[in-house]
Amino acid sequence: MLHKIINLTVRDVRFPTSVEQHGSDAMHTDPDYSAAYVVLDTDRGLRGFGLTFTLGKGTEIVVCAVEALAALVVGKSLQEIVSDFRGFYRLLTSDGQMRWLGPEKGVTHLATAAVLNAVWDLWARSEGKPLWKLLVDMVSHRKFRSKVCVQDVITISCSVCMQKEGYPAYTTSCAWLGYPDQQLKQLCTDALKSGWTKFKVKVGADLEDDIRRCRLIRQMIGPNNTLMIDANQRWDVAEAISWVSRLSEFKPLWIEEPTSPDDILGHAAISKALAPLGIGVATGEQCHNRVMFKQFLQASALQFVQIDSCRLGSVNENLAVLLMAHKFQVPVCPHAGGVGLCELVQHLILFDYICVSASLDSRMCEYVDHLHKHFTSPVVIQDAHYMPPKDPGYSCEMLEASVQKHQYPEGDVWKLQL
Ligand SMILES: C[C@H](O)[C@@H](O)CC(=O)C(=O)O
Ligand SMILES: [Mg+2]
Repeated sequence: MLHKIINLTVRDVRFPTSVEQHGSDAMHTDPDYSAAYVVLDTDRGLRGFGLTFTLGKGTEIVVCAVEALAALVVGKSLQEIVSDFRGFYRLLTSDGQMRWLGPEKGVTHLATAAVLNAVWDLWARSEGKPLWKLLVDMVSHRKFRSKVCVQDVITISCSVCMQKEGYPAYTTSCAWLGYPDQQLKQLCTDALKSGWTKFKVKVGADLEDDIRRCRLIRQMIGPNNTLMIDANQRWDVAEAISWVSRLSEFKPLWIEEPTSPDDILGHAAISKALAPLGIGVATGEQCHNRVMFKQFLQASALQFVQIDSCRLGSVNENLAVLLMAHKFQVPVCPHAGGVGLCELVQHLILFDYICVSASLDSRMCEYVDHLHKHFTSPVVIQDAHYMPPKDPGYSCEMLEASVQKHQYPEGDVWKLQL
């Protein structure tokens, strides 16, 4: 634990996913999946790896914000940080010179996530455990004190179940908005063959297109598999209600991000209007902090909590949201995909199941089939389930060759594109 952090580097790593329309939705029509990728060096040689997910040019700004936070991290020992992790979290989020940019939202919060993800990775590596196990052991050894009592639901059987069967996942890879119908069909056929039973479709740009695409997917997957739809904030409240009502014949389980991610009462109105149709509201990938989640939960404005390992202030803030979701009995179905989000969030959802919810009812974690090959410990999916990671850390170390190749603008991939 006496690892002293002696250096922080951050790099702008981008993947040209927009070329083939991977990741496209009604609001992000040309997304280049990117990461501000952080490496912490310590005096004993152990390293911590973290990242935050972003898109394209925005990465430049996040990189600057991480650089601005570096001085608060370098020089500290891991012991010093984790013995008062709350204080360290506050140091990063309440720095007098930078707090005005947030607080706890936007670019500085994405940067905070990148740095703290690297610290958690370092901690888990120093203990020789995958992060989810570090968290589970902390609860078992009662290192967490929480107002929401979770200890009574910790069961060894939950852990054993995960090792055997893994955590259920759904796929978003078949139906990005920019994919032509033929591609949708082919991807759906392949996914069904590989055991996928839950599918998310992008909607929101054009109603007639949505009707055609949802009909096609519903026909492909049949009446018993699960369909979700995601509008990525495209509508206002009234429009969301009428648009989704038109899509209700395809029996979506949820509509994701129907309107502005900050409009809590708008989400509440949409939830209320769609409840009789059996459609819930899911949101969270752009819900910028625990206070927002608190109010979404208090206002019954969502029926599925989509935590995000990089939007919130790392593990610290995600744990608070998991506990609140448990208190309100709202299932957590994390946002993943992007670059590295699946690798990261699998740890949090395993912890949620083993130590907090002990339930798989209405619960599943997003999966997107892109960019995993760039990680040293990529996610393992078996029969549409996330299998618990075994390697020490938080699973977000990237292969150095991949980083060099995709670093913007000097990497080979970008030299060819620019
Ligand atoms: C821009 C991203 O691809 C976004 O569409 C992801 C998303 O909404 C999701 O995975 O859900
Ligand atoms: Mg989404």
